Amino acid sequence: MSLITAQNMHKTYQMGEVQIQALQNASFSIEPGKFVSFIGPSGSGKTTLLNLIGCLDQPTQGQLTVDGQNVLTLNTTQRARFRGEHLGFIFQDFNLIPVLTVYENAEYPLIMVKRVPQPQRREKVLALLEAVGMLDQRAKFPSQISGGQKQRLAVARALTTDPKLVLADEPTANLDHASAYKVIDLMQTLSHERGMTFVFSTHDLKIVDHADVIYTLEDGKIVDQKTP
Ligand SMILES: Nc1ncnc2c1ncn2[C@@H]1O[C@H](COP(=O)(O)OP(=O)(O)OP(=O)(O)O)[C@@H](O)[C@H]1O
Repeated sequence: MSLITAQNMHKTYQMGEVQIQALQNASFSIEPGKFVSFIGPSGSGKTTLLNLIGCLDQPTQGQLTVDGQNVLTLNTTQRARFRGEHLGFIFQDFNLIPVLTVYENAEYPLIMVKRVPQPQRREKVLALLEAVGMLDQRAKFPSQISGGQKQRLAVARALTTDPKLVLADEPTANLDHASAYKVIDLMQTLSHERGMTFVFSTHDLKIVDHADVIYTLEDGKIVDQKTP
């Protein structure tokens, strides 16, 4: 069964008198365990689409099922719970909490969302920090680590709750080449080892090279689908 199924999704933003058709008639399905990339020029609708899949926003029209759940029937509280239990997010500006250490940032979703007891939390967080090569940085604060390290921490944090689906909006946008490659490699390895599905928006051809499926967006429409 597909992990994500979207049918004829539209998203219109109302800006005063003006309507912006950010997404038009988007239909696609994404299989579990895949590394999927949405590419397209600035303003083509990539972030809009990721926000819909991530249940951060709702389409104006259409159908969307994520992990067997018709997410459009959920209210705001149910959507928040669904996100916490099923989804992981990696953003281009990392969204780390500056007053928490590396360890505490990675631990945070386990306290807030899953209420996992302390000994299990510790075991899980240490294993993930090790997997992303950040164990020796665990006592530092975000301001004391590099961009690539912040993004690796963001990857670890997104995975602590064992999400089936990880959504990443331009995850390498703020990274130099070497760090971007490391982060992509890491995400791909984790995806293959853990059977997680990764869905990206990106301009970055380095990520696109690694994708199992590539969708191209133009002016809010999916104009191409490739499986390299
Ligand atoms: N909250 C909003 N209110 C009004 N218009 C919006 C809003 N968010 C996005 N848009 C518009 O919707 C269209 C699609 O934007 P979106 O951010 O999804 O594109 P994108 O492909 O992610 O672009 P980029 O690569 O620059 O991040 C654009 O015309 C944008 O200006």
